[in-house]
Amino acid sequence: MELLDRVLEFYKVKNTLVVKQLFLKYMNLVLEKNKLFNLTAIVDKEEFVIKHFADSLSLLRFIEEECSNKNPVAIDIGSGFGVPGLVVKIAMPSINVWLNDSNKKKCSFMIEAIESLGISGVNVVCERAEVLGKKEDFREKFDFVFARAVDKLNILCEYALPLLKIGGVFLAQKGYECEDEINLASCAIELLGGKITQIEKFVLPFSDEKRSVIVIKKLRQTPPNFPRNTNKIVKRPL
Ligand SMILES: C[S@@+](CC[C@H](N)C(=O)[O-])C[C@H]1O[C@@H](n2cnc3c(N)ncnc32)[C@H](O)[C@@H]1O
Repeated sequence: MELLDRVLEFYKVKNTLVVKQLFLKYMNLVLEKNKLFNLTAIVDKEEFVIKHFADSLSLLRFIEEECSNKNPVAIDIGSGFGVPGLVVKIAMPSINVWLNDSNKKKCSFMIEAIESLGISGVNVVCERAEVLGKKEDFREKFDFVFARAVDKLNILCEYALPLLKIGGVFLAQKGYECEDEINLASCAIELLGGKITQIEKFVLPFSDEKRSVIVIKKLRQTPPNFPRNTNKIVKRPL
């Protein structure tokens, strides 16, 4: 598939022959499972390459820029069928990734896909992210948190920031117009120990799809009373 070759070249992905085969296999697994239960509205393969693969790969340069660790550990909150976490993992084997979703069927699919692709250094955890944020094994353990299409930024920050180590980075993938969300989230970010260090707006390659990545660095420990329980987070966002 020529478009996929161009996307891999655009993002300077190494070992393209292997990565391309894994991406194609993964896309076919998603589209096959999608006939049984809804994983994605995008069923056209070229659209899939742009909106799922290229969109996920747009995180690579932020990971490279922000990473001080040779084998960083990341968690993808609300990963769904594995986007962006599994796509990043395939393209960047040195990263260890936890794929997190609260939906059991989606988690089962991700486990199936990982087994079928035969990749290691990737785990699935089926739980709400705010529950993980209170568990010792997950709290302040990650170099990166990713999230795409999960919730508004003020709510997302309460899920994401407790999971980050100090110095870790939250990469929130958003649409192009994200200023209102950012303004609404500024108190939450400060309270949870974070700081916005970059707001990058760009167009996905070979398309006119506009996106933003909001880079939030964790500077201080998150106070122990966060994350609150789900009801409070959703009904009374910070
Ligand atoms: C719209 S889907 C996005 C999936 C994927 N990130 C993507 O971009 O295609 C949102 C996903 O987030 C999950 N989710 C929502 N809130 C969550 C939470 N607090 N913890 C874990 N998963 C959550 C849902 O189960 C759903 O699978």
